[in-house]
Amino acid sequence: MSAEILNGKILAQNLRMKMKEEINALKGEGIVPHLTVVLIGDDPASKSYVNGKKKASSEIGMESDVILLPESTSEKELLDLIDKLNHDEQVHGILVQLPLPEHIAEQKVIEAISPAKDVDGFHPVNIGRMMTGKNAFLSCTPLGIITMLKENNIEITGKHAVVIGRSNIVGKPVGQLLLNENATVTYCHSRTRDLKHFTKQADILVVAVGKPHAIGSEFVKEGAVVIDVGINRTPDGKLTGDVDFENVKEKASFITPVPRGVGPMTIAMLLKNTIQAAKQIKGSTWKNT
Ligand SMILES: NC(=O)C1=CN([C@@H]2O[C@H](COP(=O)(O)OP(=O)(O)OC[C@H]3O[C@@H](n4cnc5c(N)ncnc54)[C@H](OP(=O)(O)O)[C@@H]3O)[C@@H](O)[C@H]2O)C=CC1
Ligand SMILES: Nc1nc(=O)c2c([nH]1)NC[C@@H]1CN(c3ccc(C(=O)N[C@@H](CCC(=O)O)C(=O)O)cc3)C=[N+]21
Repeated sequence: MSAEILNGKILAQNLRMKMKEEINALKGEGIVPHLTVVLIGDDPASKSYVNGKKKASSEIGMESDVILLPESTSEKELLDLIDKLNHDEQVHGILVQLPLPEHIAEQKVIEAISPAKDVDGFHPVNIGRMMTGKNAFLSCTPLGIITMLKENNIEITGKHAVVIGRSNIVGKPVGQLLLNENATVTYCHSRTRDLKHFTKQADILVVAVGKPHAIGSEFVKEGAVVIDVGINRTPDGKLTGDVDFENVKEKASFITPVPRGVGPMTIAMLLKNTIQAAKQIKGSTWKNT
């Protein structure tokens, strides 16, 4: 039996329609959610993601701007810009596109962004709040994955979720959100011995490795839900995931494609977080609930 394909592009589109209405209501109160994206250097892939973010925000009536800076920008210049954006009342959400050039310390930059404007959910304050189950900006890719599971009525409670990858951006927070949803979570990574032993037990398998077609059907249990986070560009310029989609779809119960899977959900969650930031700024507090 072939798996049901979880189309993130269509779901993201539906969610954006709802957000558009929410933004209209906020406009009635004189608030226009505003996202500022900072992009350093001219990596074509980063440029394409940033354009996607800009297009999606303008479609729903959100203000967005992209600040493009040259590769030679110093760490101090970037930190000064973030300080300015932190104090700019018109700006509700700040996203600094990663990766950054090597001469800039990524963690320092992440920690410079006000937690109240950190719509990526990368600031340690938001990560700590996520871990303790409090109100926080949740990182967009993990939140997009949970939203996809819930919207498709896929049960998480009590399921064994196996996450391959432990990056701060994807692997770790996705495992934490699955745990918050009452899954039993196992993390695997490049030092895991006998990867297959773990992945074969997964009811929900999240793959965030960054290697094209690393996970074939021999890693997957019959009937598993397979979420492919990987975005890899093939030599002919196409996008492909970390999962061998054609073979795995014959074994899984649900599977996300690449493209049109997790990627568009990431952007939808960024918009959602920016609307949340705009609403919270209305009360002008970082809510401690
Ligand atoms: N769809 C979306 O919206 C997004 C997609 N991505 C994509 O997701 C993928 C992962 O991104 P990211 O987490 O940032 O990548 P990283 O390179 O930071 O992390 C990769 C992880 O995979 C582990 N790993 C690497 N090789 C193996 C292996 N052979 N077996 C088991 N584990 C392995 C690494 O282990 P170790 O820690 O031991 O090195 C590491 O934890 C990329 O393709 C990226 O482009 C990223 C962000 C958003
Ligand atoms: N500060 C920061 N925050 C991020 O969230 C962030 C980042 N830096 N750096 C890079 C990664 C990657 N990422 C993607 C988002 C959307 C798609 C996406 O929409 N993909 C489409 C295809 C887009 C295309 O065709 O190029 C899809 O999968 O269908 C992909 C990748 C966010 N990231």
